[in-house]
Amino acid sequence: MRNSDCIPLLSLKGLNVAPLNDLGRGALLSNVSFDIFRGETLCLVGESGSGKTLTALAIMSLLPAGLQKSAGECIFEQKDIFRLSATERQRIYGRDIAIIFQDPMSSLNPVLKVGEQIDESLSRHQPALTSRQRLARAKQVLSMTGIDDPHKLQAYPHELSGGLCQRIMIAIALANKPSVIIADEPTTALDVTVQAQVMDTLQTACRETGTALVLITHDMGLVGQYADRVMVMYAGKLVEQGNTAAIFQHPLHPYTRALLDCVPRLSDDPERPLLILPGEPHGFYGDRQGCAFISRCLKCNARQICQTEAPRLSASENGGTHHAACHFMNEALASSPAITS
Ligand SMILES: Nc1ncnc2c1ncn2[C@@H]1O[C@H](COP(=O)(O)OP(=O)(O)OP(=O)(O)O)[C@@H](O)[C@H]1O
Repeated sequence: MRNSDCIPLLSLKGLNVAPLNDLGRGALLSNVSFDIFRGETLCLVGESGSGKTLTALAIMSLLPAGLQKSAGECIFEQKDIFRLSATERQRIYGRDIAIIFQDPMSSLNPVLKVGEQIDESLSRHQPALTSRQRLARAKQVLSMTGIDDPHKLQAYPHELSGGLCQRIMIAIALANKPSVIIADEPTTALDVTVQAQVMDTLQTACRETGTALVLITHDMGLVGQYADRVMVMYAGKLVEQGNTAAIFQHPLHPYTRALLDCVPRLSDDPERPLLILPGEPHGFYGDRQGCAFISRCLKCNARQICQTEAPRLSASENGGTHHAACHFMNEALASSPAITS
């Protein structure tokens, strides 16, 4: 759990990502910064195209060809990972910082047994372990992910269900006892009935080992259930951050508000239609004048300042750690009724 006195395990500072041949279109990610602490679950939430996956890929040095980090630091154990050599970075990825992707079927190697895939990760990062020790660790992480039958190590991915394959991905991520796991929409490809089991498994395993979990999702239901802290992304920027209760009870940014209003709640009037936020974010945002959310904002009525000045992420009058990037966030603070997650 987050202890404000402790040092972050990982600090992302001022990350900008832009196309190599910019052609004046601007950045895809602008000034994305966050800290993550031991044992906490930090949710990165936003609709499709808001920049969540690019943030994860940048941290893992996996940006697609044609995109580059144009600024930013990623501090892990007092070193900026982005400045390390490729060899030094490869020692950290998979051992200290692991990633779980959305679709296990395309992440697992179809021609290797799942046990061999766990073993491969262990032998790469912990060469001193004997094969017997690696097998013991593989069985241990399998059991941590709720698979009690060690014979499953002998299975090929196509012999397992989607839910089991995602548990294997979690086992591979946990194998080397990483400090940080980034999970990019880890349950989106799964049947709803197994989504909760897989999320519970992932969070429990992280809590037990003190691993920090960065959970990327567009699902505010998952955020409410699993996050300790929330970062809301829109148009390649962080527009709100705070602890989960603050975000759900007093959303300061109209985009966060809209995300929450799109979620059905049991207490809702069944006749009331769900909010649909019209429009969609644009692809390139960095050099946009004014607020990137202006064309979809239900609150600002295109006031002058929203058209001319991009709001900066700043602390609310509430104090504490709740920040938002909206010129009128303190009006929202005065008027927003509590929402129960
Ligand atoms: N290889 C690329 N070249 C150019 N633009 C890209 C590339 N990859 C992503 N983008 C753009 O960057 C923006 C952010 O994409 P990203 O995949 O990070 O969004 P996301 O929030 O993770 O969405 P989703 O939930 O759909 O994965 C989008 O506008 C996307 O079109």
